[in-house]
Amino acid sequence: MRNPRDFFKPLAIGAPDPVREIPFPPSRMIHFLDFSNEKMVAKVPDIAPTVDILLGNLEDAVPVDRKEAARAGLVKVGRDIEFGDTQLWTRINALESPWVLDDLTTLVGEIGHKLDVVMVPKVEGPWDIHYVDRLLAQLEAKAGLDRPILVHAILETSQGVANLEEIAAASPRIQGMSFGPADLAASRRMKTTRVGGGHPGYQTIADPDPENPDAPRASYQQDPWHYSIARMVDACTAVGALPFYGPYGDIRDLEGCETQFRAAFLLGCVGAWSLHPAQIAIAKKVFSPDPDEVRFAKKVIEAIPDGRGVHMIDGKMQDDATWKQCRVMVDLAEMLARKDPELAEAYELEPAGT
Ligand SMILES: CC(C)(COP(=O)(O)OP(=O)(O)OC[C@H]1O[C@@H](n2cnc3c(N)ncnc32)[C@H](O)[C@@H]1OP(=O)(O)O)[C@@H](O)C(=O)NCCC(=O)NCCSC(=O)C[C@H](O)C(=O)O
Ligand SMILES: [Mg+2]
Repeated sequence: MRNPRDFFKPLAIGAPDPVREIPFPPSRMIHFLDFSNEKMVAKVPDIAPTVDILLGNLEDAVPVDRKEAARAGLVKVGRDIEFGDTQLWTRINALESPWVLDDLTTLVGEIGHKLDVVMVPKVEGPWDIHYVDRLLAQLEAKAGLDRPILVHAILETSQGVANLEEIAAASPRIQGMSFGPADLAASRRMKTTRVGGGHPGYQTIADPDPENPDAPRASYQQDPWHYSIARMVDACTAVGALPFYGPYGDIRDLEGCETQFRAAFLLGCVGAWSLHPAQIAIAKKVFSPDPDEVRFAKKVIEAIPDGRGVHMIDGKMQDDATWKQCRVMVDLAEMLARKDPELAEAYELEPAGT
C-alpha cells in the first residue's frame, strides 16, 4: 500500500498538486455528445450554455471507424469554443481498448487546460484508477498544466460495484462516480434489455386476502437500481466525491426518465447523464431542489440560527439533524442560484453579482 503521507503528492515530477477538496459547481446533467457527428457538433454553441457539463463521448455508441474522428472533433471543439462556466468532460475508451492511450495522450496534450474531468468506463478496482492517475500526472507534467484533471469512475461490472469503496478512495483525483446500467445489467446477468429505469417484471405483491383469496392482489414495481445507487452514494460522499445517476435509454419516455432521475436525486445523486436534448430540461428540473422545500429549509435555518435544541416548525419536529438537512437544501439552492437567475428568483435568493 502507498504511504498515506504521500496521498496528496503529485505522481510525476512537475505535475500539479492534487486537489484537497473536490469542486462542486452545478453538475445537474452530464450531456453526452459524439463529436464525430456533424449534426451534434452543429448544436454545441446552443447546447453548451444550457448544460452544466458537456461530455465528448469516445467510448460505446461511437462506431469503431469514427473513434479517431470523435477524438479529433473533441480536440477541435475544446480549442475553438469558450465554455464559460460549463464544464468540459470526456469519456475515454475502456482501459483494455486499443484507443485509450491515444485518447489520454492526445486530449491532455492538446486541450488538457480546458478539460475538467476524464470519465473512465468499466472501472473494476483501485488498480484501474492508479493506472490512470499516474499516466495523467505524467501527461499533465509534460503539457505544463497548472491544475490536475479529475477522474470520474463508471461502475459497469459486478466487480466494480463490489470494489466501489476502494475505487472511491483510490486517488485524490476521484471527482465522482456514475453507474452504467446497461453494462452492469449484462455483467450481473440481470434479465433486462433496458438502459436504466424500472422493469415491469421487478415487483412486490401483497399477500392474498384470507377472506377473499381470489381477489386481485396489489402489486408494485420496484427500482432495480436502488441498491447500487445507495452504495455508490455512500462510497462517494464518504470521500467527498460526487455521485451521479447514469443514462436513461428510453429517450421518448420523459416521465419515466424524470421519475428515475428524481429517485436518484432523493438518494443523494447530484446529477445524471443526458443522452438527448429532451433530457436536459428534465435533469435541470429534477436536480434543482423544489422551491417549496427550499422555502421551508430557509424558514428552519432562520428560526434556529445556531442549529441547536428542539423546535416545532409547521407542526414538524426540528433539531440539530434536521437543521443539517435544511442546510444541504439551502446550500444547493444558493449554489444553483449563483448560476441561474430564474432559480435565484424562485428561491428568493440573491443572484450572482448582486
Ligand atoms: C439516442 C440518439 C441516437 C437519438 O438520436 P436521433 O434519433 O437523431 O434523435 P432525434 O431525431 O430526436 O434528434 C433530434 C435532433 O437532436 C440531435 N441530437 C440527438 N442527440 C443529441 C445529443 N446528445 N446532443 C446534441 N444533439 C443531439 C439530433 O442530431 C437531431 O438533430 P437535427 O436532425 O439537426 O434536428 C442520440 O440522441 C444519441 O446518439 N445520443 C447519445 C447516445 C450516447 O451517447 N450513448 C452513450 C451513453 S449511454 C451508455 O454508454 C450506456 C452505459 O455505458 C451503460 O453501460 O449503461
Ligand atoms: Mg457502458
